[in-house]
Amino acid sequence: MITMNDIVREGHPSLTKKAAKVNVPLSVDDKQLLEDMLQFLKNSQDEEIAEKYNLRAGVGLAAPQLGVEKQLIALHFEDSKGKKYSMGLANPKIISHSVEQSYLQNGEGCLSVDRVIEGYVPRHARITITATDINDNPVKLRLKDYPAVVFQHEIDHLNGVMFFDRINEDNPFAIPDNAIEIS
Ligand SMILES: O=CN(O)CCNC(=O)c1cccc(Cl)c1Cl
Ligand code: NI
Repeated sequence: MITMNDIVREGHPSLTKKAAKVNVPLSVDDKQLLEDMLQFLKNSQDEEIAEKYNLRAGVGLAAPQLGVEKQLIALHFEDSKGKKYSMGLANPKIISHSVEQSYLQNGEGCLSVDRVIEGYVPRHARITITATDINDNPVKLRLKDYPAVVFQHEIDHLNGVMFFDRINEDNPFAIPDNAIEIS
């Protein structure tokens, strides 16, 4: 099982490199890694398991956070309306996005960052992504609000971008023009 020991931290080169696209159909190993990443997220959100294995909670995970420079991400969370997102994806790509931006009122955190970094992380408010799922099916998702934020946080990891790279250095709580606050 994946535990915190498997997650690389700030300073590890995998976190600031562009990850490689993976072959489709997915190899047995890539499928297994997506399964293991998804299971980690579920475990991290289970009070007993998280306490037993000292897991920090996460709603998403990207393979570079495990030192694996491949375009693989896993997501496990519900949106504000109770819609569940629980999936492993290969080669996710943002094919279009809104001009409008959004940000989480409470900011963001990262399992590869062992410190609290305050500030708003401006992101595209709405995105359309394509990817391949764990069963080799093509996926096209139109996302907004919290789901759009989480997917962008993960896709950033595949491009070597950390959430704090997007925080305004002069004023971390500067609000981009016509940005939507997500609480
Ligand atoms: O890359 C994934 N992680 O680092 C897992 C830990 N962070 C979170 O679960 C998290 C927390 C707040 C906002 C966002 Cl957008 C995310 Cl993603
Ligand atoms: Ni992260």
